[in-house]
Amino acid sequence: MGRSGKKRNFGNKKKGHISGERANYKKFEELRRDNDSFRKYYKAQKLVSEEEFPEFMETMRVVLPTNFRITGSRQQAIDIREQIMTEFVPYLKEISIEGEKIEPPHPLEWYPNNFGWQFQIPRIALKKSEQLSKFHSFLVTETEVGNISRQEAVSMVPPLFLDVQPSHYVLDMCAAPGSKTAQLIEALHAGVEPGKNPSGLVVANDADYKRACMLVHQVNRLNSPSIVVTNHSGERFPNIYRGEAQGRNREIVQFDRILCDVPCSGDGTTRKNVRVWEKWRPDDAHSLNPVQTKIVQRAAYLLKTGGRLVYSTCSLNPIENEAVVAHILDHFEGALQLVDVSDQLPALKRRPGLATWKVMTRDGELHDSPQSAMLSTMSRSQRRHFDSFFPLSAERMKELHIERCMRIYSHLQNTGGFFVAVFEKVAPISVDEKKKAAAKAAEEHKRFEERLKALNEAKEQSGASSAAAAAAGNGMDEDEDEDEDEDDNTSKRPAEQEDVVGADIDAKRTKVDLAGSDDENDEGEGADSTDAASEAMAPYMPNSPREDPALPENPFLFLDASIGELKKILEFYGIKQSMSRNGFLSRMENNSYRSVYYVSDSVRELMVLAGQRLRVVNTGIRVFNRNCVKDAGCPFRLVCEGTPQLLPHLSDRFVVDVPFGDLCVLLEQVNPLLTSLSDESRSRIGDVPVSSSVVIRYDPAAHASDKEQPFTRLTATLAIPCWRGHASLSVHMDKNQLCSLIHRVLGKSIDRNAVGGMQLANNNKTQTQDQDQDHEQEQDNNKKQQQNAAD
Ligand SMILES: C[S@@+](CC[C@H](N)C(=O)[O-])C[C@H]1O[C@@H](n2cnc3c(N)ncnc32)[C@H](O)[C@@H]1O
Repeated sequence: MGRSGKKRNFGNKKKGHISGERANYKKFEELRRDNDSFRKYYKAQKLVSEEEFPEFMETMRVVLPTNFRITGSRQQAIDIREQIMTEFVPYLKEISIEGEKIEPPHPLEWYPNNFGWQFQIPRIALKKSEQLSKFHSFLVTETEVGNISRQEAVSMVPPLFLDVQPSHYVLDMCAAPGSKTAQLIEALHAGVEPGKNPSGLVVANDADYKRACMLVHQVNRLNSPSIVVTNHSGERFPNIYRGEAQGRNREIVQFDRILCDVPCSGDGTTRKNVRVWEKWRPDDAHSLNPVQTKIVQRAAYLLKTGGRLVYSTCSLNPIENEAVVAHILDHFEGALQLVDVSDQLPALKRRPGLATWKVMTRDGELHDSPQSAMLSTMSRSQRRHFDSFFPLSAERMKELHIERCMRIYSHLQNTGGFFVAVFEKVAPISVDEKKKAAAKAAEEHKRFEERLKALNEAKEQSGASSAAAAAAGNGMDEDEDEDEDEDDNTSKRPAEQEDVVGADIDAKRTKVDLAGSDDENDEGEGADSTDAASEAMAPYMPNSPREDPALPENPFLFLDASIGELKKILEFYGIKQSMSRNGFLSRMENNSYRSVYYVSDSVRELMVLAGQRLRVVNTGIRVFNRNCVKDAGCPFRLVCEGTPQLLPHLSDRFVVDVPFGDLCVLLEQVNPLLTSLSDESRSRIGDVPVSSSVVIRYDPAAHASDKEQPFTRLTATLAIPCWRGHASLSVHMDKNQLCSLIHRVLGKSIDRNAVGGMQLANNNKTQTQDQDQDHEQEQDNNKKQQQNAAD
């Protein structure tokens, strides 16, 4: 409250879209939002025309608007979008700050389905404004719950160009804190039927363990069983083998899509990170370029032929961008190509990649070529990579279509600065890949030769005019023969091409290929996974799971669903056979476990194949938690985040459909007595064993004519995990989830900080255990608190 008297600066609407920030402009100018070297360097690069340059620079000093993205399952996302449109936009339209009406949030015109949003009020102002506190609170709660991701607009771009499909194996090389990973997971699950999991997966990796843990928090909100969080240097991401790791038939697991959102100088983020101005040095990029290049090189080896790789940075520096892209393309000599994506996201304003640029040394000298910079002040190690800082020849840059890279500048659409390049791998590059492609080509060639020989023999026997008869002699009719030939040609052409390109690369490549070297990546990355690989889908318990002293948590172990506690849990909750038994796993502590997690079949297979090679930080979703209730029929209860995964497979006995009135009772009251529910619901819940979990489900479509339901915007089915006590029910959700639900169902905004009582009542273990004992008195107290909060 002490701060509320401070003057707010975001009401000035002097110039359209950046009105709020412009009012802050003076304040930030005082913080010296400028840097002479930066200005000199970027002016010399001719990123924009002379006339445009002042606007380019000025916008980079202005604080960013607030951006966010609606996430989660499709139907839920639609509900949230409608809530913003029908509730918050009209409400914010009426708000004036310092006598001026504010501009309400609007969808980003280039983001699909109106799921990306921009609000001109900067984030910090939004946080401090009392008038906007309702909307701020909504954003905070929904972000916690996972329905909204607060993400810079340009940061939403790279995953869109990856075009992830549910069957894809996706690798996010530098993933933390994970806003783009969240987009990749959403794309993986898009269109997948409820109760099914995508056949693909996402591996989210980061070299920094602490940041990888931030990633866990981010991805956990999305409740996906198809995610593995790992902790490796991108340039040393380990090979995972199908088949014998050391044998001839081994095959490296490759990915259909790889995102390399690499560490960078971040000089496109000056609107968010003011410190970039004072810290920026011309040679920052010089030490980043080599590691950026190595990460993409490694990614290229891990990418399937035909797969797509997106390279991105939040830097404007061509040394971190076009230089990396051009030298990578040159290095792989045709095996990687830039994709022309000019027809995708047409409303996104962007500029083409640069074909020429200059390199600035620490002392501020600008150089056009390595020769002119030979005597510069660069360090020895930087000079080692010197050539790769400069553009290739003009002809080569043209051949490589460097203009297909995308540069996004702040002033184009009121965003931060960003760089994106989309690659496709059109030919194999590693020794293993080439061997495989060559073997395939040889086999097809052999088949072709045999067929040709048979055809010629037939021709010789029956004369030149009876090719049709020859075909018939081969047991095919004419049409079949044509089809077969066509198939042969189409399948052969790429294989031949692969072989030629592969051989070509082999002959021509002279550079040392560190990133793809099997030796380097095999070294120290764990033992063989031969046995594990051969029993990929069998119940599996590795004898010596990776115990990594650097990782504070115990390793994950797969659980055998046909024995022990897991068997009892599955029997108790009547988990149907439609749920694969292969995906249950846990982190053991003294031969016991507190939680059971679940992963998709594809994740299981990958983890089993990887054996000890992968440094797994986290994976899957928690589905069951041990409870300590003495008289419980099952020692484990359902967990909120795992409920959507379990729901389609749960015995009908544990799923109770309720009408809107009962849903309201559940949300309005704390631990409502069963007697306060309708007769039908009470009778259904009566069938559920006492002291166990039960899912209360409300399907708006089934109650469309229900007059009690006041909010038409609710369309997604709600499944609320509850605890069934002797005489009452209690919701098993955390505070934020409950607030979000109450807001959507009852239309009541709740101050998150005022629901302590509610949280205690609904999410406290001790209370769950003893909830029936002091039920009435407790209910009275908590009810008062909840009502106060809700009102
Ligand atoms: C630009 S950030 C990634 C942002 C992330 N993609 C997102 O959207 O939230 C770069 C990340 O790369 C990680 N990193 C740095 N060096 C790395 C390396 N050699 N391999 C993999 N990750 C690395 C950093 O820890 C950092 O989290």
